[in-house]
Amino acid sequence: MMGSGKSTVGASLASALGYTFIDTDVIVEQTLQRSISEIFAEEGEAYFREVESLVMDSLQSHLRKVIATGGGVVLRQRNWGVLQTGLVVYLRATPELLAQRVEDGTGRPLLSQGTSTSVTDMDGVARREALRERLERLVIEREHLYHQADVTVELQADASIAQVVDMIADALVQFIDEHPSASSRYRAQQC
Ligand SMILES: Nc1ncnc2c1ncn2[C@@H]1O[C@H](COP(=O)(O)OP(=O)(O)O)[C@@H](O)[C@H]1O
Ligand SMILES: O=C(O)C1=C[C@@H](OP(=O)(O)O)[C@@H](O)[C@H](O)C1
Repeated sequence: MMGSGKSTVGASLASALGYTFIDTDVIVEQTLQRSISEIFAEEGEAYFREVESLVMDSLQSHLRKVIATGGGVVLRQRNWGVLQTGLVVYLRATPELLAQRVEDGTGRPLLSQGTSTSVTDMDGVARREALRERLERLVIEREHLYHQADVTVELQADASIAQVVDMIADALVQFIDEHPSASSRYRAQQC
């Protein structure tokens, strides 16, 4: 979900593993030479989702990589075909924590657009509450999809980036231990 730390924690995890880090939002932006906000405003969400899926498809041949996706990648079942060629981690956070992390919602069009009052025009407390409500709605809509992940890491507000990286590593080791058949996916990433 937006603001859970996929990009930040993902880059740190990749660095710890010596893997390549890939952020699908960055690839979409580079491919279209526009920001995510511009793509949503000028082409609409459906177009963004189509390009996001094409970017996901293009990742299948990469090895030894940590991929941070956009939070909405879970919406299309076809994207799961790519996600499940690796091990999928869901960083689960409360809407309160997510609202704190996305700051004023800038750069995340599903939070900053689409209602009569722009969140960027609200004062601090009203803005935080509006963002929390939007994030809560999205979490409720998507929670069943995020739970298709192999592991869920519960984020506490005071867990540092390094601690979250450690929690992900521990959760994946435990998952592989309990699901030996998944180790082929793990080994594929080692090649
Ligand atoms: N464990 C953490 N502790 C403190 N700040 C964090 C942590 N994880 C992420 N952040 C901060 O939260 C914000 C959102 O993180 P980001 O990686 O952009 O999330 P996402 O890619 O999931 O949308 C960034 O400002 C990032 O520095
Ligand atoms: O949850 C979503 O639908 C989206 C999340 C964003 O990525 P982050 O989760 O990295 O913010 C970005 O792909 C786009 O704004 C849509």
